[in-house]
Amino acid sequence: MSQLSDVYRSRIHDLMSASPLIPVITIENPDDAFPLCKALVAGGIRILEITLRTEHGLGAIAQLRETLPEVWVGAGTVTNVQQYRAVEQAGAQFVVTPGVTEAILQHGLGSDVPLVPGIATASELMLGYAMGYRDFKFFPAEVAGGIPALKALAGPFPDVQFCPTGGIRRETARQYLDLDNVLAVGGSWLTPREAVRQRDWPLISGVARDSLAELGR
Ligand SMILES: O=C(O)C(=O)C[C@H](O)[C@H](O)COP(=O)(O)O
Repeated sequence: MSQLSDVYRSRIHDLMSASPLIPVITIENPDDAFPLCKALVAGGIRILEITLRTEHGLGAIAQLRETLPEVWVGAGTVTNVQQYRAVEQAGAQFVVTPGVTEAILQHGLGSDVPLVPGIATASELMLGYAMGYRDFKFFPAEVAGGIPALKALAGPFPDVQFCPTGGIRRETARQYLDLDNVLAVGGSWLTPREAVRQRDWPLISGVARDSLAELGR
């Protein structure tokens, strides 16, 4: 079985260390992509995860790479190799998946675009670990056991770091980030749906700024 190189592994680690908060962004209206993400960046966010949950995700990734070159732009909700290839083409700088398949993990080994695989169990983690992955998304964080689960995983896997996502709120982000094996947390609370609908970009910047300030960042 091929293995993830040390260089590749350190790139994933750098990326997950770039910002303690990773907004999980779903673009309902393509005109929103730039102003919404610019508002997040104005609030201090340095990494953007654009999901493929809508048909606008791919186009938004390409657009944001051009217009916001100062931040990391990646793809979320990648569930198969075909989508992985499509986001590579669109210019994504990282890929996040909600779960793992052997095919996706294998593709990540050979791709220039680093993969943060999603796991919810020790068995899924071990599949990625055997290939050299050491940084994972923990999804769906709250219902998969939350903070106690992450503490338990630190026992058998002391060299693994996580980005928990799914059910994390502004009020609970800090408790997750206080764990030694958590580098960053992801969530959609940074892009409140109603504020996006109303195109209230100052409010979005404010939520990002306040959320980071509460973490002392
Ligand atoms: O779409 C994906 O790729 C996912 O894996 C799911 C998202 O990361 C979570 O749905 C975000 O969680 P919330 O902050 O609870 O909304």
